[in-house]
Amino acid sequence: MTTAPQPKMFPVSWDQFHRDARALAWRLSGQGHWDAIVAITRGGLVPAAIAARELDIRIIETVCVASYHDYKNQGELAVLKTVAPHLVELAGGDGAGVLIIDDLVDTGKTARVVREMMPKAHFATVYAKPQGRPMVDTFVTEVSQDTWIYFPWDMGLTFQPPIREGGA
Ligand SMILES: O=P(O)(O)OC[C@H]1O[C@H](OP(=O)(O)OP(=O)(O)O)[C@H](O)[C@@H]1O
Ligand code: HPA
Ligand SMILES: [Mg+2]
Repeated sequence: MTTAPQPKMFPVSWDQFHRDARALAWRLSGQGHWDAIVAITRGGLVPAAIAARELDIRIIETVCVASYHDYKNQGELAVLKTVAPHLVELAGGDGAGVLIIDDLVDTGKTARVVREMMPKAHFATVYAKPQGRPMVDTFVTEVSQDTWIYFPWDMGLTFQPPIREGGA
């Protein structure tokens, strides 16, 4: 499946991502206590590390999902690794006491699949688009559906041509 055209760009620096992920941890800190984090790879690994540090959570598990196989185009969603049985037992089989973290929710497809694995878990993302927003319990910043978020790990510094030479 090819997503709708996304003319708006939302580039996020490492600094801003750190601030936003910390803001997510602040919001979460007022909402309860969690025994473990499940990070949705790969994008959820970075905010999960920041939240784990802020909330003093030391049990970190992954669920490995791929859905955007090439840049901006969503393909078949593939669950490459589920949650370890040990963690499922720890969470009473339904995700109670577990915090699921991802970088963003877009269509909500990834979130839906992971939520089904742990229905009682708390689902948190740093960014949310309107279509996926109902799938998330806590997030920090909402962007419009036609915005593409550029994460710092996907970008690098490049030369900008001077404005008079046609640069923007
Ligand atoms: O709400 P959705 O439409 O399902 O999209 C959101 C998901 O898409 C991205 O992951 P992606 O599959 O690109 O893998 P990655 O985290 O390894 O980059 C992002 O990190 C979310 O996990
Ligand atoms: O806006 C986005 N940015 C980066 N990865 C994504 N995966 C789904 N939507 C996005
Ligand atoms: Mg992802």
